[in-house]
Amino acid sequence: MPAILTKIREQAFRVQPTIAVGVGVGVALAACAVYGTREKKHSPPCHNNNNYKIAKNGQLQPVGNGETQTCGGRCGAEQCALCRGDADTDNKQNIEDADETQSVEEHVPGLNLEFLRQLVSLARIMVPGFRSHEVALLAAHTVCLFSRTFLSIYVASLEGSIVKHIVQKDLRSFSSLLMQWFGIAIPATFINSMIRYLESRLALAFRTRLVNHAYDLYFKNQTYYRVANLDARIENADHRLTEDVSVFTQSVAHLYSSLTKPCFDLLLIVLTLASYSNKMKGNIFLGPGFATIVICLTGQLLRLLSPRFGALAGEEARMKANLRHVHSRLIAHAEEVAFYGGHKVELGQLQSAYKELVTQMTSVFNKKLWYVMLEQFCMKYVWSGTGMVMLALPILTGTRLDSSADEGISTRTEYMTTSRNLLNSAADAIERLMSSYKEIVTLAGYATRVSDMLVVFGEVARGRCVRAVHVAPAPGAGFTVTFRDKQPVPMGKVSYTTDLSIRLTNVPIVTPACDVVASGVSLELKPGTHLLIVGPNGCGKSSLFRIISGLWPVFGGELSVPRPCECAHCAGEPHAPPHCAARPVMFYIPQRPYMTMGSLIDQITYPSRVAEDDAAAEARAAHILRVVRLDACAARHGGLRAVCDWRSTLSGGEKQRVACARMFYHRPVYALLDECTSAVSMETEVVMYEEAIKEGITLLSITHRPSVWKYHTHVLEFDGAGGWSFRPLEKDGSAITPALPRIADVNTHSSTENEKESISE
Ligand SMILES: Nc1ncnc2c1ncn2[C@@H]1O[C@H](COP(=O)(O)OP(=O)(O)OP(=O)(O)O)[C@@H](O)[C@H]1O
Repeated sequence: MPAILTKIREQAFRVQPTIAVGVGVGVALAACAVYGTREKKHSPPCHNNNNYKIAKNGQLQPVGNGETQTCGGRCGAEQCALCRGDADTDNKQNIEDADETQSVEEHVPGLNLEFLRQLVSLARIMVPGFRSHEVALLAAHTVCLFSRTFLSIYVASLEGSIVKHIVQKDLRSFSSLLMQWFGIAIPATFINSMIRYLESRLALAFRTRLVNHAYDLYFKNQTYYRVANLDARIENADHRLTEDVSVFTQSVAHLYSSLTKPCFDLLLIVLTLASYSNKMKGNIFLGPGFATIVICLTGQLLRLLSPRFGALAGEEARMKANLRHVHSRLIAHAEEVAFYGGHKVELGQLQSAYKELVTQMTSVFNKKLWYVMLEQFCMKYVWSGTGMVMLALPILTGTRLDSSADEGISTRTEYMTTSRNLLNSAADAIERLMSSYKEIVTLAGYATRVSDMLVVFGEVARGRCVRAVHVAPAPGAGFTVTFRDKQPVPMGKVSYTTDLSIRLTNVPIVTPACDVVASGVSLELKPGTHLLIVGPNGCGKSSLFRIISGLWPVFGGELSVPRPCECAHCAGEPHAPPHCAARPVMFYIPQRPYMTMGSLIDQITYPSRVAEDDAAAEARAAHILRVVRLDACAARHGGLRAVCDWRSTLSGGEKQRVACARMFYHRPVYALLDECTSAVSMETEVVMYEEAIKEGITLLSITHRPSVWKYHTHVLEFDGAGGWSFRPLEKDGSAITPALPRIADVNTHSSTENEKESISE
């Protein structure tokens, strides 16, 4: 019996290395088996119409956010089954389209070729070249990971030697080795800490690269505006730019270490143990074969039963973004909600967004509960059992015997301890590699969100927007939008004038949904042509400004605008008097003016900033504040350099005056006034119009107040049914044709109002 035990001990010692070799080979094979076959069914990404599908009834339905946009049977489009009255009949083309979009819908983020493509393109942004800062961080990180592996092997062999000298009762060697063991702890702990530090630095460096790249695209050609208003593919771009990019970069940096370290560990441990095995003349085929089979089988099982973590992560990120969006809406419109007493509706929306997120997270936790259990069972118990079987196999089949008893026992104990430690490390590395699969598919969800965002930003910056549109012309629209791949193609021409004039020749006013609100608008404006724009609500007055300013595309005809200044200062930024002698050509002032962060002078000089010690700019701003009668208000709030939340501090009328002050500060050639004085008292409004004309600013005004009509020389009148007329106004502001009410009649009414106002003031 003792002889058998000795034999078992000897063979056990001999077999340890072969287990490691087997496990190493097995992992490689299992990884191929698991990762190579995952998510083969995959549709190529489609960036065309991928957020909308044409339902069988011919209506466009957005995919994903649960909202349904329909024309309500009013668009009159020929392709629209609802408007044709055959909503229930099967339209072959529409069914095909629906199927096509569904295949796009089936695309699930996961470990597949699409993910690799996305990862490569994102990696090119995150690591722009070999000489970059990120490569240096990666190299340092790799060195640390590599050193950690060497240290692990060294510590394992040191522990083996310590045990050997304990068995030999050699106190001196034991003490010396113990000192070495403590000595090695210092670099080991430093390297561990360094690994975490470099991982965080790497994540931050990657994030900075991605964020800078995304910001470049986001601010190119007004993409921030177009993505929110003209394109429907990205909802909550803010969340993608902040949260998703951050999570993605952290995952990439973490995955680098959680893949690299186990690979180094396995490689070095397998090589070390193989050298032991060679020394011990062990059988290196039996164990590897068995381990390979077991690991392949468990890997396949895990693959088959793994939930789609990538899709789940993407969905969860979308819901988080939605919840944040509802919160920011409430903050932005808190006053309106409070006045309406709309807290119940808002609370309901918040609760439903939160509930949706909780349901999704609970479902992920539930799926993880069973998967982690299975994973642990396979990795901890099945593999340990495999190890035990492999221990037994060579012992039962081996023949090698040692000659010296004492030396043999202590040496074998040393080998046993070393091998056991190394085996533990190898098993840990394998477990981490297998668990990384989960991390990779989760990463795929975030990679898709970040990559899609950059693709959409790029396309939108190049002028390609995708959203639900009315594909066929409405009857009597007078202009037909050209479509390609079911998306509208702007066929209009944009050119530059040299004499500061603005010319529209047959330019239709087409909304982003492809509704033609007015067709063939033709007019010519020169400095000094003050244009009044009137018409019913929704007839396209503001849209005309959007087209002239280049926010909306020109679908037909020709738009000629003054060439923007290309001087060095103005190349990247708007004109501002402190930088450039030239005046800005166009300056838009909306009804609800935008208040930027900063001091009162920052509000007036926006979009320029003046230096802290710019006394001339301060004097100019103070003068303008007196013109718009805001000097008392400024004094009340602490003067020009006072910083506060101006959006909530100033009243509606005061904000409009600040916006007018902005116009006076910049002195543009043309001021696009979109009901920008609707909340300003009539008396002050008149003063501001007079001052603007005195300053040589040409006014293009949308206003419903007849009191300021007299400051205009021409009128553009929309009839709300697609028609328009452009004609001169008489000196007193009355229209030449009777289409507009006679100014004299209106004046009678408004002058009474004026009197009332001045008395009350
Ligand atoms: N981002 C958008 N997407 C789709 N349709 C839009 C968008 N912006 C405006 N529209 C539509 O374009 C049409 C014209 O809008 P516009 O803002 O030019 O009206 P308006 O004449 O200025 O009206 P109001 O006097 O009420 O300000 C409206 O029917 C509006 O619904």
